[in-house]
Amino acid sequence: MSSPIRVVVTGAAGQIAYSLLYQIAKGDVFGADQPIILHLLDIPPMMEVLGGVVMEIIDLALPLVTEIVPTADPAVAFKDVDAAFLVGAMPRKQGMERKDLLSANVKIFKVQGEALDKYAKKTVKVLVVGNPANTNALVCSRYAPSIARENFTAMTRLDQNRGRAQIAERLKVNVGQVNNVVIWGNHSATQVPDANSATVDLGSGPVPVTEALKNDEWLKGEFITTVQKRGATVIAARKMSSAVSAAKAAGDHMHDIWHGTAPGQFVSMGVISDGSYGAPEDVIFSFPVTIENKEWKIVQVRDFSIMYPYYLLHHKTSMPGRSLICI
Ligand SMILES: NC(=O)c1ccc[n+]([C@@H]2O[C@H](COP(=O)([O-])OP(=O)(O)OC[C@H]3O[C@@H](n4cnc5c(N)ncnc54)[C@H](O)[C@@H]3O)[C@@H](O)[C@H]2O)c1
Repeated sequence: MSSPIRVVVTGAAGQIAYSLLYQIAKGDVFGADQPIILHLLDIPPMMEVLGGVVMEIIDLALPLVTEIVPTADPAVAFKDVDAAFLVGAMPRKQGMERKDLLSANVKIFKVQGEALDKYAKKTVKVLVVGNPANTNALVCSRYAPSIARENFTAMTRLDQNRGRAQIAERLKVNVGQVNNVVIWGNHSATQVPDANSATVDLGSGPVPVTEALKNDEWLKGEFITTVQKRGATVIAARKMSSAVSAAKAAGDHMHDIWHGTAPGQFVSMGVISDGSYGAPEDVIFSFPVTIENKEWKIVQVRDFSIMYPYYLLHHKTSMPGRSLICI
């Protein structure tokens, strides 16, 4: 067995963490042989609830968990961590304006960025789940200048998983047969789900989904809006936001950072933009990436001009990059 790594989950008393912690603890994310010291951060009023979560992790009786560190202190939470799941964030409350939501979250992610900068390993991989995820990741990275910007990523994997599942259902195949769905831009209603590069393996290797499905109208219409609105549809039914699927996506995202992407496959995540595909530079923007040795690389799937009809259709603007960075 290797020596334990330290993994912090913020918002540890919340509903996404409740599912995510089990996946991490049983080895789904970092590997079945990788012992973990779990750092759990939440705010002081949630410490009693967090105590209950700790009891449950103990009761899981999972040998990979060698120690649990529950805390409300970022200095303790981020000390020497190898990986960070930043799930906790200020939710948008009724009547709250966008700027109020932003300023509340800037405060949280400033504190956490500074704590990462001061206490975490310089190699730490940071996944931001808490919304607005792209903006929060950027803020966090700005306040952690001693850690490479490339180590901060934002989650659009839930949207990618939703897209794969929609296509698999439509084609009546297993979701494992569908790959390379791209989410451009942001995790919000302004995202652009894109099946142009998606493949399906019908038994003799991957073929384009566009050819297998032969239904461009659906791929350019209902497919996109279904994925864009899926979060709101789940809330309307469940009266709570997506949790187990968000946790699974966070696990998938960090798993791929840790272990790399499979040959011929790419995944979507918010990463610091180098201006590829006409996206604005230096913002966190969701691109298709491949990952090797814990480093991501933006995939150049095709000429950006192919995306124009989508941007024009869904954002009603000829300035695609600008419209995609709004939260
Ligand atoms: N990127 C995505 O695809 C995606 C998908 C679903 C949800 N989300 C977002 O994930 C976040 C968490 O969702 P949830 O359903 O678990 O929410 P939740 O309200 O159940 O839990 C959030 C937890 O964060 C804690 N918290 C708040 N401020 C904190 C701080 N400064 N430090 C540490 N902990 C803090 C809260 O006390 C709470 O326990 C939300 O922002 C949600 O919008 C993102």
